[in-house]
Amino acid sequence: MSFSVIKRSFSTSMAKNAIKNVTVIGGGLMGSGIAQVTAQAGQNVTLVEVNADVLKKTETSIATSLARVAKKLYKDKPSDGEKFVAETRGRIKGSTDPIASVKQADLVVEAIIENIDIKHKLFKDLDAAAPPTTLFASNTSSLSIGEIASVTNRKDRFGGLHFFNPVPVMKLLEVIRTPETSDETYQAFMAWGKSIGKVCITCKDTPGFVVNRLLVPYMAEAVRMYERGDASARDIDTAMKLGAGYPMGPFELNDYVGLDTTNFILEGWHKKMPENPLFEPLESMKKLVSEGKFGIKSGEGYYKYDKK
Ligand SMILES: C[C@H](O)CC(=O)SCCNC(=O)CCNC(=O)[C@H](O)C(C)(C)COP(=O)(O)OP(=O)(O)OC[C@H]1O[C@@H](n2cnc3c(N)ncnc32)[C@H](O)[C@@H]1OP(=O)(O)O
Ligand SMILES: NC(=O)c1ccc[n+]([C@@H]2O[C@H](COP(=O)([O-])OP(=O)(O)OC[C@H]3O[C@@H](n4cnc5c(N)ncnc54)[C@H](O)[C@@H]3O)[C@@H](O)[C@H]2O)c1
Repeated sequence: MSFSVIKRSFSTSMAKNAIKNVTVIGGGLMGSGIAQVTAQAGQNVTLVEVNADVLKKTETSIATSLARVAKKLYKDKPSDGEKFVAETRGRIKGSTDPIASVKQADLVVEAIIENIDIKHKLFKDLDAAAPPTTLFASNTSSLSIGEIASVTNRKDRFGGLHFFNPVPVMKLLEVIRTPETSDETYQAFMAWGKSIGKVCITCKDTPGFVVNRLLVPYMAEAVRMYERGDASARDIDTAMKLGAGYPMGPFELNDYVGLDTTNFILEGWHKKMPENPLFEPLESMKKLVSEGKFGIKSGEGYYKYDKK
Protein backbone atom coordinates (compact mmCIF):
# COMPACT_ATOMS: atom_id res chain seq x y z
CA MET A 1 0.00 0.00 0.00
CA SER A 2 1.54 3.32 -1.04
CA PHE A 3 0.56 6.80 -2.11
CA SER A 4 -0.17 6.98 -5.83
CA VAL A 5 1.67 9.23 -8.25
CA ILE A 6 -0.52 11.83 -9.85
CA LYS A 7 -0.09 13.68 -13.14
CA ARG A 8 -1.11 17.28 -12.71
CA SER A 9 -1.54 20.40 -14.75
CA PHE A 10 -0.26 23.82 -13.69
CA SER A 11 -2.74 26.65 -13.44
CA THR A 12 -1.43 30.16 -13.90
CA SER A 13 -4.25 32.35 -12.62
CA MET A 14 -5.61 32.46 -9.11
CA ALA A 15 -8.32 34.86 -10.26
CA LYS A 16 -10.44 31.93 -11.45
CA ASN A 17 -9.97 30.31 -8.04
CA ALA A 18 -8.10 27.62 -9.89
CA ILE A 19 -6.58 25.95 -6.86
CA LYS A 20 -6.35 22.35 -7.95
CA ASN A 21 -2.85 21.32 -6.93
CA VAL A 22 -2.10 21.68 -3.26
CA THR A 23 1.17 20.84 -1.52
CA VAL A 24 0.96 20.17 2.20
CA ILE A 25 4.27 20.25 4.07
CA GLY A 26 4.24 18.15 7.26
CA GLY A 27 2.03 15.10 7.64
CA GLY A 28 1.55 15.01 11.41
CA LEU A 29 -1.72 15.53 13.25
CA MET A 30 -2.68 18.57 11.18
CA GLY A 31 -0.98 18.05 7.82
CA SER A 32 -2.52 14.60 7.40
CA GLY A 33 -5.99 16.03 8.03
CA ILE A 34 -5.42 19.00 5.71
CA ALA A 35 -4.24 16.64 2.94
CA GLN A 36 -7.25 14.41 3.53
CA VAL A 37 -9.96 17.09 3.34
CA THR A 38 -8.29 18.64 0.30
CA ALA A 39 -8.26 15.31 -1.52
CA GLN A 40 -11.84 14.63 -0.40
CA ALA A 41 -12.77 17.85 -2.23
CA GLY A 42 -11.35 16.45 -5.47
CA GLN A 43 -8.06 18.35 -5.50
CA ASN A 44 -4.61 16.85 -6.10
CA VAL A 45 -2.38 16.78 -3.04
CA THR A 46 1.34 16.32 -2.60
CA LEU A 47 2.12 15.58 1.03
CA VAL A 48 5.72 16.17 2.13
CA GLU A 49 7.34 14.52 5.13
CA VAL A 50 10.86 14.16 6.45
CA ASN A 51 11.34 10.52 5.47
CA ALA A 52 9.58 7.45 4.08
CA ASP A 53 8.84 5.97 7.51
CA VAL A 54 6.95 9.05 8.64
CA LEU A 55 5.13 9.16 5.29
CA LYS A 56 3.99 5.59 5.91
CA LYS A 57 2.56 6.59 9.32
CA THR A 58 0.82 9.56 7.70
CA GLU A 59 -0.69 7.30 5.09
CA THR A 60 -2.01 4.94 7.76
CA SER A 61 -3.58 7.74 9.74
CA ILE A 62 -5.27 9.15 6.63
CA ALA A 63 -6.58 5.70 5.74
CA THR A 64 -8.00 5.25 9.26
CA SER A 65 -9.64 8.65 9.24
CA LEU A 66 -11.07 8.18 5.72
CA ALA A 67 -12.58 4.87 6.79
CA ARG A 68 -14.41 6.71 9.61
CA VAL A 69 -15.67 9.35 7.18
CA ALA A 70 -16.78 6.70 4.66
CA LYS A 71 -18.60 4.72 7.35
CA LYS A 72 -20.66 7.80 8.16
CA LEU A 73 -21.23 9.06 4.59
CA TYR A 74 -21.96 5.70 2.99
CA LYS A 75 -23.49 3.71 5.84
CA ASP A 76 -26.15 2.27 3.55
CA LYS A 77 -23.78 1.52 0.68
CA PRO A 78 -20.37 0.32 1.88
CA SER A 79 -19.18 -0.39 -1.69
CA ASP A 80 -19.55 3.32 -2.52
CA GLY A 81 -17.62 4.03 0.67
CA GLU A 82 -14.76 1.85 -0.51
CA LYS A 83 -14.72 3.68 -3.85
CA PHE A 84 -14.68 7.05 -2.06
CA VAL A 85 -11.73 5.96 0.08
CA ALA A 86 -9.77 4.60 -2.90
CA GLU A 87 -10.43 7.69 -5.04
CA THR A 88 -9.53 10.08 -2.24
CA ARG A 89 -6.32 8.22 -1.44
CA GLY A 90 -5.50 8.14 -5.15
CA ARG A 91 -5.38 11.95 -5.20
CA ILE A 92 -2.65 12.06 -2.53
CA LYS A 93 0.95 11.64 -3.56
CA GLY A 94 3.66 11.32 -0.90
CA SER A 95 7.04 13.04 -1.22
CA THR A 96 10.19 13.64 0.81
CA ASP A 97 11.41 16.39 -1.55
CA PRO A 98 9.92 19.78 -0.60
CA ILE A 99 11.63 21.57 -3.51
CA ALA A 100 10.25 19.28 -6.22
CA SER A 101 6.86 19.17 -4.48
CA VAL A 102 6.10 22.88 -5.02
CA LYS A 103 7.06 23.16 -8.69
CA GLN A 104 3.46 22.74 -9.85
CA ALA A 105 1.60 23.83 -6.72
CA ASP A 106 -1.18 26.42 -6.82
CA LEU A 107 -1.16 26.53 -3.04
CA VAL A 108 1.32 25.40 -0.38
CA VAL A 109 0.04 24.83 3.16
CA GLU A 110 2.76 24.42 5.77
CA ALA A 111 2.00 22.30 8.86
CA ILE A 112 5.42 21.47 10.31
CA ILE A 113 6.72 21.90 13.85
CA GLU A 114 5.82 25.15 15.64
CA ASN A 115 9.29 26.72 15.44
CA ILE A 116 10.00 30.00 13.65
CA ASP A 117 13.58 29.13 12.63
CA ILE A 118 12.58 25.83 11.06
CA LYS A 119 9.59 27.45 9.30
CA HIS A 120 11.86 30.25 8.01
CA LYS A 121 14.36 27.80 6.55
CA LEU A 122 11.57 25.86 4.84
CA PHE A 123 9.82 28.92 3.36
CA LYS A 124 13.09 30.43 2.11
CA ASP A 125 13.77 27.24 0.15
CA LEU A 126 10.17 26.94 -1.07
CA ASP A 127 10.06 30.57 -2.18
CA ALA A 128 13.06 30.03 -4.43
CA ALA A 129 11.57 26.85 -5.90
CA ALA A 130 7.87 27.62 -6.42
CA PRO A 131 6.41 29.52 -9.39
CA PRO A 132 5.74 33.18 -8.53
CA THR A 133 1.98 32.57 -8.79
CA THR A 134 1.93 29.94 -6.04
CA LEU A 135 0.16 31.01 -2.87
CA PHE A 136 1.79 30.21 0.48
CA ALA A 137 0.03 29.66 3.80
CA SER A 138 1.04 28.59 7.27
CA ASN A 139 -1.15 26.62 9.66
CA THR A 140 0.76 27.99 12.65
CA SER A 141 -1.12 28.01 15.95
CA SER A 142 0.63 30.97 17.50
CA LEU A 143 3.40 32.50 15.42
CA SER A 144 3.05 35.75 13.50
CA ILE A 145 2.17 35.12 9.85
CA GLY A 146 3.96 38.33 8.84
CA GLU A 147 7.09 37.17 10.64
CA ILE A 148 6.98 33.76 8.92
CA ALA A 149 6.39 35.44 5.52
CA SER A 150 9.23 37.92 6.05
CA VAL A 151 11.84 35.58 4.54
CA THR A 152 9.94 35.28 1.24
CA ASN A 153 9.56 37.54 -1.77
CA ARG A 154 5.82 36.89 -1.98
CA LYS A 155 4.42 38.61 1.09
CA ASP A 156 1.37 39.61 -0.98
CA ARG A 157 0.72 35.94 -1.72
CA PHE A 158 1.16 34.78 1.87
CA GLY A 159 -1.39 34.34 4.64
CA GLY A 160 -2.53 32.10 7.45
CA LEU A 161 -4.84 29.13 7.02
CA HIS A 162 -5.45 27.89 10.55
CA PHE A 163 -7.25 24.55 10.80
CA PHE A 164 -8.53 22.74 13.90
CA ASN A 165 -7.88 19.27 15.20
CA PRO A 166 -9.34 16.84 14.07
CA VAL A 167 -9.34 18.54 10.67
CA PRO A 168 -11.85 16.16 9.01
CA VAL A 169 -14.40 16.94 11.76
CA MET A 170 -13.83 20.55 12.83
CA LYS A 171 -15.65 22.87 10.45
CA LEU A 172 -13.77 26.11 11.11
CA LEU A 173 -10.95 27.61 9.08
CA GLU A 174 -9.39 30.87 10.28
CA VAL A 175 -8.10 32.91 7.34
CA ILE A 176 -5.40 35.33 8.47
CA ARG A 177 -4.33 38.29 6.44
CA THR A 178 -1.30 40.40 7.18
CA PRO A 179 -1.17 44.05 6.09
CA GLU A 180 0.70 42.80 3.01
CA THR A 181 -1.63 39.96 1.99
CA SER A 182 -3.28 41.06 -1.26
CA ASP A 183 -7.05 41.15 -1.73
CA GLU A 184 -6.70 38.57 -4.49
CA THR A 185 -4.82 36.19 -2.21
CA TYR A 186 -7.31 36.71 0.61
CA GLN A 187 -10.25 36.04 -1.73
CA ALA A 188 -8.52 32.93 -3.10
CA PHE A 189 -8.00 31.62 0.47
CA MET A 190 -11.65 32.24 1.39
CA ALA A 191 -12.86 30.52 -1.80
CA TRP A 192 -10.48 27.61 -1.28
CA GLY A 193 -11.62 27.14 2.34
CA LYS A 194 -15.20 26.98 1.13
CA SER A 195 -14.24 24.55 -1.66
CA ILE A 196 -12.93 22.06 0.92
CA GLY A 197 -16.08 22.36 3.02
CA LYS A 198 -14.91 24.68 5.78
CA VAL A 199 -16.62 27.70 7.28
CA CYS A 200 -14.12 30.56 7.06
CA ILE A 201 -13.70 33.46 9.44
CA THR A 202 -11.20 36.28 8.98
CA CYS A 203 -8.76 37.53 11.59
CA LYS A 204 -5.88 39.96 11.67
CA ASP A 205 -2.38 38.66 12.28
CA THR A 206 -2.65 38.77 16.08
CA PRO A 207 -1.26 36.20 18.59
CA GLY A 208 -3.50 33.10 18.59
CA PHE A 209 -5.93 34.64 16.09
CA VAL A 210 -9.45 34.10 17.50
CA VAL A 211 -9.73 30.55 18.82
CA ASN A 212 -6.29 30.02 20.37
CA ARG A 213 -6.23 33.48 21.97
CA LEU A 214 -9.22 32.30 24.00
CA LEU A 215 -8.58 28.55 24.21
CA VAL A 216 -4.89 28.45 25.18
CA PRO A 217 -5.25 30.69 28.30
CA TYR A 218 -8.26 28.56 29.32
CA MET A 219 -6.26 25.32 28.99
CA ALA A 220 -3.33 26.92 30.85
CA GLU A 221 -5.57 28.13 33.68
CA ALA A 222 -6.86 24.57 34.09
CA VAL A 223 -3.27 23.31 34.44
CA ARG A 224 -2.50 26.03 36.99
CA MET A 225 -5.56 24.95 38.98
CA TYR A 226 -4.27 21.35 38.96
CA GLU A 227 -0.71 22.44 39.85
CA ARG A 228 -2.08 24.35 42.87
CA GLY A 229 -3.87 21.17 43.94
CA ASP A 230 -7.32 22.76 43.75
CA ALA A 231 -8.74 19.71 41.95
CA SER A 232 -7.52 16.65 40.07
CA ALA A 233 -7.05 16.70 36.29
CA ARG A 234 -9.84 14.12 35.97
CA ASP A 235 -12.26 16.22 38.06
CA ILE A 236 -11.44 19.43 36.18
CA ASP A 237 -12.14 17.57 32.92
CA THR A 238 -15.41 16.16 34.25
CA ALA A 239 -16.40 19.61 35.50
CA MET A 240 -15.88 21.32 32.15
CA LYS A 241 -17.62 18.56 30.18
CA LEU A 242 -20.65 18.21 32.43
CA GLY A 243 -20.79 21.76 33.79
CA ALA A 244 -19.91 23.76 30.68
CA GLY A 245 -20.81 21.37 27.88
CA TYR A 246 -17.34 21.10 26.37
CA PRO A 247 -16.77 17.93 24.29
CA MET A 248 -13.39 17.38 25.98
CA GLY A 249 -12.01 18.61 29.29
CA PRO A 250 -8.92 20.87 29.21
CA PHE A 251 -6.47 18.04 30.06
CA GLU A 252 -7.96 15.74 27.44
CA LEU A 253 -7.73 18.61 24.97
CA ASN A 254 -4.12 19.43 25.92
CA ASP A 255 -3.18 15.79 25.35
CA TYR A 256 -5.14 15.78 22.08
CA VAL A 257 -3.55 18.98 20.70
CA GLY A 258 -0.06 17.85 21.80
CA LEU A 259 1.75 19.17 24.89
CA ASP A 260 4.79 20.07 22.77
CA THR A 261 2.60 22.37 20.67
CA THR A 262 0.86 24.04 23.64
CA ASN A 263 4.20 24.42 25.41
CA PHE A 264 5.75 26.04 22.31
CA ILE A 265 2.79 28.42 22.12
CA LEU A 266 3.04 29.50 25.76
CA GLU A 267 6.83 29.86 25.71
CA GLY A 268 6.69 31.93 22.52
CA TRP A 269 3.97 34.26 23.77
CA HIS A 270 5.62 34.59 27.19
CA LYS A 271 8.87 35.66 25.54
CA LYS A 272 7.05 38.31 23.51
CA MET A 273 4.58 39.39 26.22
CA PRO A 274 6.25 38.62 29.58
CA GLU A 275 3.90 40.96 31.42
CA ASN A 276 0.82 38.82 30.66
CA PRO A 277 0.31 36.22 33.45
CA LEU A 278 -2.01 34.17 31.20
CA PHE A 279 0.95 33.17 29.05
CA GLU A 280 3.26 32.04 31.88
CA PRO A 281 4.69 28.59 30.91
CA LEU A 282 3.54 25.66 33.02
CA GLU A 283 5.90 23.60 35.19
CA SER A 284 4.01 20.30 34.83
CA MET A 285 3.75 20.71 31.07
CA LYS A 286 7.42 21.60 30.65
CA LYS A 287 8.37 18.50 32.67
CA LEU A 288 6.14 16.19 30.59
CA VAL A 289 7.51 17.63 27.34
CA SER A 290 11.11 17.22 28.54
CA GLU A 291 10.30 13.53 29.18
CA GLY A 292 8.92 13.11 25.64
CA LYS A 293 5.36 12.85 26.96
CA PHE A 294 3.49 14.85 24.33
CA GLY A 295 -0.02 13.47 24.90
CA ILE A 296 -1.97 11.04 22.74
CA LYS A 297 0.56 11.10 19.89
CA SER A 298 3.36 9.76 22.12
CA GLY A 299 1.18 7.50 24.31
CA GLU A 300 1.35 9.65 27.47
CA GLY A 301 0.69 13.20 28.57
CA TYR A 302 -1.45 14.20 31.52
CA TYR A 303 -3.08 10.79 30.95
CA LYS A 304 -1.76 7.45 29.65
CA TYR A 305 -2.99 5.96 26.35
CA ASP A 306 -2.81 2.51 24.82
CA LYS A 307 -0.18 2.45 22.09
CA LYS A 308 -1.84 1.55 18.78
C1 LIG B 1 -4.02 24.31 18.94
C2 LIG B 1 -4.49 24.48 17.54
O1 LIG B 1 -3.82 25.55 16.91
C3 LIG B 1 -5.98 24.70 17.36
C4 LIG B 1 -6.82 23.50 17.70
O2 LIG B 1 -6.96 22.58 16.93
S1 LIG B 1 -7.51 23.53 19.22
C5 LIG B 1 -8.42 22.01 19.29
C6 LIG B 1 -9.76 22.12 18.65
N1 LIG B 1 -10.43 20.87 18.78
C7 LIG B 1 -11.29 20.59 19.77
O3 LIG B 1 -11.58 21.43 20.60
C8 LIG B 1 -11.81 19.19 19.78
C9 LIG B 1 -12.76 18.96 20.93
N2 LIG B 1 -13.27 17.61 20.86
C10 LIG B 1 -14.30 17.24 20.04
O4 LIG B 1 -14.88 18.06 19.34
C11 LIG B 1 -14.71 15.80 20.06
O5 LIG B 1 -14.27 15.23 21.28
C12 LIG B 1 -14.14 14.97 18.87
C13 LIG B 1 -14.78 15.45 17.58
C14 LIG B 1 -12.62 15.09 18.77
C15 LIG B 1 -14.43 13.51 19.09
O6 LIG B 1 -15.81 13.42 19.32
P1 LIG B 1 -16.42 12.28 20.27
O7 LIG B 1 -17.89 12.34 20.12
O8 LIG B 1 -15.82 12.42 21.61
O9 LIG B 1 -15.81 10.95 19.74
P2 LIG B 1 -16.17 10.09 18.47
O10 LIG B 1 -17.52 9.47 18.61
O11 LIG B 1 -14.99 9.20 18.33
O12 LIG B 1 -16.16 11.11 17.26
C16 LIG B 1 -17.29 11.89 16.84
C17 LIG B 1 -17.40 11.81 15.34
O13 LIG B 1 -16.23 12.39 14.75
C18 LIG B 1 -15.59 11.43 13.90
N3 LIG B 1 -14.15 11.58 14.04
C19 LIG B 1 -13.45 11.83 15.16
N4 LIG B 1 -12.14 11.94 14.87
C20 LIG B 1 -12.03 11.77 13.53
C21 LIG B 1 -10.93 11.80 12.64
N5 LIG B 1 -9.68 12.01 13.04
N6 LIG B 1 -11.19 11.60 11.31
C22 LIG B 1 -12.42 11.39 10.87
N7 LIG B 1 -13.52 11.36 11.68
C23 LIG B 1 -13.31 11.54 12.99
C24 LIG B 1 -16.03 10.08 14.41
O14 LIG B 1 -15.99 9.09 13.41
C25 LIG B 1 -17.45 10.36 14.86
O15 LIG B 1 -18.33 10.32 13.76
P3 LIG B 1 -19.90 9.92 13.99
O16 LIG B 1 -20.46 11.02 14.82
O17 LIG B 1 -20.44 9.89 12.63
O18 LIG B 1 -19.85 8.61 14.67
N1 LIG C 1 -1.99 20.06 17.09
C1 LIG C 1 -2.97 20.92 16.89
O1 LIG C 1 -4.07 20.79 17.46
C2 LIG C 1 -2.79 22.06 15.92
C3 LIG C 1 -3.92 22.73 15.47
C4 LIG C 1 -3.79 23.80 14.52
C5 LIG C 1 -2.52 24.16 14.11
N2 LIG C 1 -1.43 23.48 14.57
C6 LIG C 1 -0.12 23.87 14.02
O2 LIG C 1 0.14 23.01 12.91
C7 LIG C 1 1.55 22.76 12.83
C8 LIG C 1 1.80 21.28 12.91
O3 LIG C 1 1.28 20.80 14.13
P1 LIG C 1 0.97 19.24 14.36
O4 LIG C 1 0.18 19.16 15.60
O5 LIG C 1 0.48 18.63 13.10
O6 LIG C 1 2.45 18.70 14.64
P2 LIG C 1 2.98 17.21 14.54
O7 LIG C 1 4.17 17.13 15.42
O8 LIG C 1 1.89 16.22 14.71
O9 LIG C 1 3.45 17.12 13.00
C9 LIG C 1 4.47 17.88 12.44
C10 LIG C 1 5.04 17.07 11.29
O10 LIG C 1 5.90 17.89 10.52
C11 LIG C 1 6.97 17.08 10.08
N3 LIG C 1 8.08 17.97 9.73
C12 LIG C 1 8.88 18.65 10.55
N4 LIG C 1 9.76 19.39 9.84
C13 LIG C 1 9.49 19.16 8.53
C14 LIG C 1 10.02 19.63 7.31
N5 LIG C 1 11.03 20.50 7.28
N6 LIG C 1 9.47 19.17 6.15
C15 LIG C 1 8.44 18.30 6.16
N7 LIG C 1 7.88 17.83 7.30
C16 LIG C 1 8.41 18.27 8.46
C17 LIG C 1 7.27 16.15 11.24
O11 LIG C 1 7.94 14.98 10.78
C18 LIG C 1 5.87 15.87 11.76
O12 LIG C 1 5.31 14.69 11.23
C19 LIG C 1 2.20 23.59 13.93
O13 LIG C 1 2.56 24.85 13.43
C20 LIG C 1 1.07 23.71 14.94
O14 LIG C 1 1.21 24.85 15.76
C21 LIG C 1 -1.53 22.43 15.45
